[in-house]
Amino acid sequence: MTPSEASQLAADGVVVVYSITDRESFRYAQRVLDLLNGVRGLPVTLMANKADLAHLRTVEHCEGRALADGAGASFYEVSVAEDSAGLYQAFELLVGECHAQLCTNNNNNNNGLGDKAGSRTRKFSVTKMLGTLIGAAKGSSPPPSPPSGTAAASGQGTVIVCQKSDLYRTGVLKRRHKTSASASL
Ligand SMILES: Nc1nc2c(ncn2[C@@H]2O[C@H](COP(=O)(O)OP(=O)(O)OP(=O)(O)O)[C@@H](O)[C@H]2O)c(=O)[nH]1
Repeated sequence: MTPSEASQLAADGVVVVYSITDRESFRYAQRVLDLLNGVRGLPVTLMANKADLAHLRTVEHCEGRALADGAGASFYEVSVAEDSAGLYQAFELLVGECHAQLCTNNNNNNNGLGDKAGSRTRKFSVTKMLGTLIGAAKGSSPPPSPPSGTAAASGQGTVIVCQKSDLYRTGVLKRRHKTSASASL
């Protein structure tokens, strides 16, 4: 993996695998984790494979653990050949981390850009008298009650929760040429 590949990585999570019998694969894993360190919020799991070949071991368990800790990654020593439980545990944990990260990203988007893109609910305060006038302009009947949960009335006036576009459509707000908006209340 090159630095530019790491920066353009479109992944929800990454599993880096080395063999405990192959020190070169461990060095490669070190380089990859270094590169992934720059990718913020990416769940990473370091997996040391071939745990069943302990007699051929060239990379100690503590070395793998230290590497993972330093990189903020989860660490598992597993044996694909022996179908070890750690293998399933590692993937389950990683999927959970990916899911949590996606939720965090979605929340951040909704609190930022999402607000600009979506239709925003705005509150416009209208005095009782003006509310009556708006009703009179449409006919002689009083203004219709807004749908339940969208308005709160009090003796001081009426607060109507509505979309700004509805106010333009009904003529309560008027657009001026080359200016943002003006209220006709
Ligand atoms: N004993 C043992 N052998 C394994 C294990 N995982 C993979 N192998 C063996 O290692 C060899 C390479 O496995 P591959 O699945 O081809 O993995 P690779 O990443 O292409 O590995 P390399 O060819 O060594 O670079 C195969 O003979 C596998 O059977 C394991 O956990 N234990």
